[in-house]
Formats: sequence, C-alpha cells, structure tokens
Amino acid sequence: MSDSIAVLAAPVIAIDGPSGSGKGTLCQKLARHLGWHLLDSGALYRLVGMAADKHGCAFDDEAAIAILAANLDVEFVAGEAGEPTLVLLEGEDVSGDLRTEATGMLASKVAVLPAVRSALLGRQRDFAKAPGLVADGRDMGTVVFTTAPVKIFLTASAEERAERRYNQLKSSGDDVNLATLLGEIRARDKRDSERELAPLKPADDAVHIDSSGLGIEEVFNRVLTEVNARLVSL
Ligand SMILES: Nc1ncnc2c1ncn2[C@@H]1O[C@H](COP(=O)(O)OP(=O)(O)OP(=O)(O)O)[C@@H](O)[C@H]1O
Ligand SMILES: Nc1ccn([C@H]2C[C@H](O)[C@@H](COP(=O)(O)O)O2)c(=O)n1
Repeated sequence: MSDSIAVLAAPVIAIDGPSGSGKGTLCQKLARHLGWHLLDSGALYRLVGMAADKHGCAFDDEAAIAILAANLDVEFVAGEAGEPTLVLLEGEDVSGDLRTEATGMLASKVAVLPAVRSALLGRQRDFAKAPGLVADGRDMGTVVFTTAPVKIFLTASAEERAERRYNQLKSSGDDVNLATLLGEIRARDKRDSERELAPLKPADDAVHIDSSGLGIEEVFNRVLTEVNARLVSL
C-alpha cells in the first residue's frame, strides 16, 4: 500500500478514534457547519465486509476481497426531504444493516487485509475536494491524509461508548444487551488497534479529546475552536 504523502486538493479535518466515540456525529455536524464534504470511511469498510459476506468469501481470502473492494458497486440515493439516504450495494438496499454492530465486525475483519486497505486508498483521497473535507475513520490522520492541517483523536471509555450504542439501538427499537455490546466494542477495539497495517492510533500531531462525560455540543465546540485556530494559520 502506498502511504506516500498525498498533496491535498483541499484542506482536510481528520477525525479518528474508536467505535462509538462520537466521530460520525461530530463529523456530520462539522461538515454541515462548514459546508464541507464528508467522508465516512467506515461505511466503505462496512460495505466491503457486507459484499464479502454476501459472496461467501472466506475472511482470509485477501485477493478475492480486494477485488470486491476495488470494484465496490455502491450507490447513495438521497431520500425525500427528512428521509434518510438509501445505500444500495450491488443494487440491493442495505441501509438497514449498514450501521449494525454485526456489520461493524465484518468491516473490522476485512480492514486487517493490506490489499483491501490499498484498494480503498485512492477512493478515500478522491473525497478531498474544495472547499474542504471532514474525514471520519481510524487512519485518516496517520495514513490517508497525513498532511491534514487539523487532526483530532476522539476517545471515550469503552463503558461510555457501549452505553451510547445501547441507547442508540434501544431508541431504534432493537433488542440489545449492554454487556454484549461492551464485549463487541472491546473486541473491535482490539482488532482495530492491534492490526499490523494502519492500526487505530493517534497521529503524532493529533489533538486528543476524551469525550467521556462531554455532551455532543461540548465536543463540537472544542473541535471548532481547534479548527478555527489551525485553519486561520494556513
Ligand atoms: N459526546 C457525546 N455524548 C453522548 N452521546 C454521544 C456523544 N457523541 C455521540 N453520541 C452518541 O453516541 C452514539 C455513537 O456515536 P457515533 O455513531 O457518532 O460514533 P462513532 O465514533 O462514529 O462510531 P462508529 O465508529 O462505530 O461508527 C450515537 O447515538 C450518538 O448520538
Ligand atoms: N478508516 C477506517 C475506517 C474503518 N475501519 C474499519 C474498522 C472499524 O471497526 C470498521 C467500521 O468502522 P465504523 O463504521 O464503525 O467507523 O471499519 C478502518 O479500518 N479504517
């Protein structure tokens, strides 16, 4: 995989951190506030995991899964006003399963494969377009956008992240168990941070924010202060 320093076509705010730390929520708010593009890199890994599962690939069949990643047939269809965006994988609506913890685990499994990460690299970098990009993931600051002027590493305790996920799934009517969710989150943290290539870890120049005990607005305001301070000096 090429981890060469990419010349950015637009400024990038790279937000990395473990599952449930609030990256997705924060990135959506930031992108909307700034009027910038948004990259949900986890969704790409999730879609590759779903495609591998659908095609019955063994999860160590790196060559086959890399081909699926390189040729990912995905379409995002904007919903009517107030309706969520539909995600079509090979023409099939997978929106309902995309964000589940089971799909997160499939994503985490394909994400250890170097050829898969390599196949998704260019696709992710292509999201960096004017006026700017807010990028959500695990290796945005360390691999994909190493020259990003703003890098944030967002964390929260595993217990708090499990509780957030529990509340989120409960409010959508899912039958969930807090202890099971905590176990799944810990397993995903371990796989994501112990893999050899592009592990979940802060970039040397990232600002660390522990969101345990902080509300969504507090996190947003802290990050916006960093963004304003760093982008002004560009
Ligand atoms: N600071 C916060 N305080 C309380 N709840 C939060 C906070 N940030 C996010 N949440 C809630 O936690 C849940 C998980 O947040 P989110 O999906 O943004 O996390 P994530 O880091 O993107 O997770 P993943 O990597 O698994 O996609 C959501 O229900 C969200 O509303
Ligand atoms: N840049 C990324 C983004 C995601 N992954 C892997 C590891 C995660 O467990 C999984 C799902 O991500 P989520 O949607 O929960 O953010 O995908 C990765 O390796 N690199």
